[in-house]
Amino acid sequence: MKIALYQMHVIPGKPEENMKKISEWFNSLDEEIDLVVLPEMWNTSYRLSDLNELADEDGQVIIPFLQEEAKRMNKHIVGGSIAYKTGNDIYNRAIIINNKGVLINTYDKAHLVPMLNEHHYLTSGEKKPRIFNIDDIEMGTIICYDLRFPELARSLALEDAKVIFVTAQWPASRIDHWQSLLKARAIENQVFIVACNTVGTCDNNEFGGHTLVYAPDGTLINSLYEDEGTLTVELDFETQEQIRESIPIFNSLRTDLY
Ligand SMILES: O=C(O)CCC(=O)C(=O)O
Repeated sequence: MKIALYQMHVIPGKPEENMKKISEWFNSLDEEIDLVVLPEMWNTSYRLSDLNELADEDGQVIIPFLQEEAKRMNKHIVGGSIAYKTGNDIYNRAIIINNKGVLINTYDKAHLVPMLNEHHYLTSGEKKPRIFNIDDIEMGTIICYDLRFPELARSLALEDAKVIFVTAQWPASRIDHWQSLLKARAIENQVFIVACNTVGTCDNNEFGGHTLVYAPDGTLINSLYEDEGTLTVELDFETQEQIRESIPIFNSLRTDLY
């Protein structure tokens, strides 16, 4: 499975410009790419106090946009997340669309970030992420700060996820946490961690890039640095089976103790 991740410089507060950027990025991709990954809150960036006006109401604009793009490009889209308004609530919602243009999964970010006062502007998700299946592979996604809570990634691994996507607008000041936590989540769950961050700034926030992919044994398959760009990788699921056979952690789990 060939994957391209967009380490995007999201334009704060400009959903239409960001949609245009994404279409242009899709156009730049090789035909052989099967699946594309976008970052967190790519429609609005962190213009939290303006989300009431900026968030996509019931996904009415962005979901059809991504559905059309998925069909046009014949690619699956792990659509990062968007600011999604429904009634009086605004969620940070992950959107997954397959290459036929079908919306196959959503997940609302469960852990809101206290350092950004996210709970003043967003409603937290109340359900854990669900597994989705693309090309016969079980996958799951979490969003940014969720990464600090290993239970969430573990719950996906226990439901047989082979790939966990982490989409983010992770700050440059804590990029060492980003790399270390992603690597730990890969090793402890023996999954591919496919992690897409942004670059650039939004008001006082500077985002740190380092979009990367870890193999299920924690080997870094590929990484970007601090510039906007595309990371492409190919996932080898046979190697994952070998890693799981050589260190069979799931057979050693002590669910009677924890
Ligand atoms: O956990 C962190 O250090 C950053 C989290 C974050 O910025 C986010 O979830 O948007």
